Amino acid sequence: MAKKKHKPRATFRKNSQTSARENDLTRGYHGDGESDAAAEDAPSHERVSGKGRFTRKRTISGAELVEGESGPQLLPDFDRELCVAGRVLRVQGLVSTVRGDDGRSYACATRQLLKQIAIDARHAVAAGDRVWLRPERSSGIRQESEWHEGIIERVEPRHGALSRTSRNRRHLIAVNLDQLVIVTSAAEPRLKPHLVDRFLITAEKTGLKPLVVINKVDLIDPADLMPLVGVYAQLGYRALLVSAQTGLGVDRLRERLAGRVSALSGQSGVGKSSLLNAVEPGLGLRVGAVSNETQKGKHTTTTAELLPLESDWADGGAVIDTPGIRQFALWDVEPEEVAGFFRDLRPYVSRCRFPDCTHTHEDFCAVKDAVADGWIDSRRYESYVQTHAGDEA
Ligand SMILES: Nc1nc2c(ncn2[C@@H]2O[C@H](COP(=O)(O)OP(=O)(O)OP(=O)(O)O)[C@@H](O)[C@H]2O)c(=O)[nH]1
Ligand SMILES: [Zn+2]
Repeated sequence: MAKKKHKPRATFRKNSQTSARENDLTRGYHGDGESDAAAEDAPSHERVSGKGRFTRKRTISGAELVEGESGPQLLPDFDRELCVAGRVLRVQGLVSTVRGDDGRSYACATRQLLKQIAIDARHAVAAGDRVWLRPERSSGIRQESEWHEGIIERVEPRHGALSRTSRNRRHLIAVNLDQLVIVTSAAEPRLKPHLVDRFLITAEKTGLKPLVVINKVDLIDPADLMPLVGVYAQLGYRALLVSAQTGLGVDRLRERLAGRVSALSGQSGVGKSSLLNAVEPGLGLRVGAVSNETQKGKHTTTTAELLPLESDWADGGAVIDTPGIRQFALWDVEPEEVAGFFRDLRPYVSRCRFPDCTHTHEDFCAVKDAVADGWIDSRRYESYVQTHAGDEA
């Protein structure tokens, strides 16, 4: 992660024959190298190579520069009158499924310009995107069905992206997420706090607000969980004890899902589908299909799918429940980064004698002292040591 990022810049010129307005638009790419490839997609007559490896000038007509959460973003002009706003539920190949704010479902292609100006053309559109689409006249059989067709004309600035690295490439799973729901079970399968800690690191790293949900509390005495829940509460992490079976805590879970887009993570069999069915019976997700095969490989091909929660209580909330996120773990966290993602260790790391202290075997380690003095929970510290060593939870 300490990899040095290039900050290539590209200059875009807004060019409209009907308007005298001419804006020079400058954008800083995130510079993951792929941006360069995206820039190559621009028509060559519009591209002027500047000095330096990453400096490029090109002209794109019909785009405006908008200040997004992740810096300035170039958004194409579009005719709002002709378009419908909507939310992308999933992307499969070149087709995005969009739920329009008009209540219709659209199968959409993506306007070429959007791919040209995307930092990474493969991810010009992702599950969770807020888009504007231009409905097309439906053809043939589809005319009779609920399905409509359209072209995505514009993608609004994003926040809360969840991505995964595989073979050194970043795969965007979903965007505009507000919350990472970490589901675990009190028993069957047994509670694995280290796994929860690992998902908490993911939340810290991605900036998604975590919610720890401990399901199947009908199988144990909830009082047994209080010490664990207390440690999380002290760290500012909200934890809910629930049972999909008895309905305990389901109302409180609804409250946390309302008005938010939540990604669900957690190992197989903890009851994610059961919980979603309990909060929203209409979803009708398959339950109990715990696979006996190894989970490996199962999550390599995932199409993230956003499931809108349609009930009144949900207030526009949605959940995303895919194997890719369920198993989502620390694939791209370096050992030296780990301590910074443990809220309880973070205040001590700068006080260690050695600046490169790993807080495992060194003397004069402020983290180990804090554990010995009871300021840091020893179970959390064990989690740190395991994660730092790269062990599976
Ligand atoms: N006792 C008890 N059993 C539960 C509860 N919630 C779910 N289960 C059972 O746990 C098993 C797994 O439930 P699922 O909802 O399929 O679990 P999942 O997390 O979606 O599993 P995957 O789809 O494999 O990731 C099923 O047999 C459920 O009936 C609960 O609150 N209490
Ligand atoms: Zn240390």
